[in-house]
Amino acid sequence: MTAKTELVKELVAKCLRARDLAYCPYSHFPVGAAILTTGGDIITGCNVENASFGLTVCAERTAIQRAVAEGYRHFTAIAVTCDIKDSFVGPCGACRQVLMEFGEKWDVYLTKPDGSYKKTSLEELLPLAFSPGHLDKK
Ligand SMILES: O=c1ccn([C@H]2C[C@H](O)[C@@H](CO)O2)c(=O)[nH]1
Ligand SMILES: [Zn+2]
Repeated sequence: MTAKTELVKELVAKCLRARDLAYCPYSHFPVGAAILTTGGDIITGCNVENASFGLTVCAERTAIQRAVAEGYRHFTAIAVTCDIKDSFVGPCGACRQVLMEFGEKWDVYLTKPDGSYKKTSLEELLPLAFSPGHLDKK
């Protein structure tokens, strides 16, 4: 179910704040994410880079790992943001797949630094996806 506007605004505000906590000394490209659980809780994440560059974890995956570790498995929406002002930027392919693990019905709010956002969905961002259900179908 689509979240109410007030809750979306809170989600967006929290992803912007999460971006400010990004650890990105190599790329200088901060990213923030905030996940809304079906129960109305919000879990945030930022990108966490590493001197061994390939070990970097994106903001979206930081958020989902935190959420699962806190006991949440059912989600309705994620807001993501970076510092790009002139276009709405989506999660990378790896993050799309990781979100898909927890359902295809996510609303995804692509958020600009000024807090304006565009609503899309995981289905739209990852069409013809491989998902956990396929493992039962062989
Ligand atoms: O979906 C994405 C794509 C990139 N990044 C981060 C990883 C890296 O720290 C920086 C530049 O790629 O942005 C994310 O957090 N999420
Ligand atoms: Zn990513």
